[in-house]
Amino acid sequence: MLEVRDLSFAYSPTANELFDGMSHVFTRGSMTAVTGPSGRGKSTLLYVLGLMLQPTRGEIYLRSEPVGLASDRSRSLTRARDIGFVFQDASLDPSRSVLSSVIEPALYAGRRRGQVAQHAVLLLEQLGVGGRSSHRPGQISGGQAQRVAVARALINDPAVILADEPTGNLDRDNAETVLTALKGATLGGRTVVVATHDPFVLDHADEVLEL
Ligand SMILES: Nc1ncnc2c1ncn2[C@@H]1O[C@H](COP(=O)(O)OP(=O)(O)OP(=O)(O)O)[C@@H](O)[C@H]1O
Repeated sequence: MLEVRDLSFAYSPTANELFDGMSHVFTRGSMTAVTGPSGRGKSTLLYVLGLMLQPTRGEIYLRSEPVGLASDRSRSLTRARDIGFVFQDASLDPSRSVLSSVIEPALYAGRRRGQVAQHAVLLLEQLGVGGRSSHRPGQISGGQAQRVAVARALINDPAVILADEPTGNLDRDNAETVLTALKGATLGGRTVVVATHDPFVLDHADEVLEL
């Protein structure tokens, strides 16, 4: 489903090379936790898998198609259609309602609000934050915001979800809810990749990739 072959990345010609020619298959329908010491490149790997950074060497394959070295436009399209992101601090726009935040990535993917609003409401309900649709991010808890971020990542029904320390700022109960939501996202064959130091997430991952 999602695969890297001979992958290396450096931020500049003089910077250290990360990943050292790594090859790995991120299995369909499973959650892989990427872990390892600080600075080893966990976040960077998510940016590379998310087609925001291009490999210095090697390639990324999505459904067996090479995607990592494609043009900016092609990578943007792949990203909008096939990849959902969840960041550590939810990164919700403070000026938008929760519902509007969830709908926004669908608009980038070329769909209209009316086509996706019902799906967005359903996702928020499934994640236990249906009652928060009209709230702003400042009016909900960190755990609720992170569940909204998961709903936002799922709105385009992406093949891949990439999450960077999604439980980093959460207490155990909220971490559990977010983890359950991410594991639920693997049902139906999605590939979920989580960069994390959290032993709780590592314990519950289907696979662990140590950098
Ligand atoms: N935008 C950037 N420009 C240049 N170097 C960067 C940039 N972002 C990260 N780096 C460097 O790349 C290396 C990998 O960083 P990255 O944040 O991916 O590591 P990490 O394993 O996620 O670390 P942490 O566990 O501390 O979050 C580090 O040496 C970091 O300093």
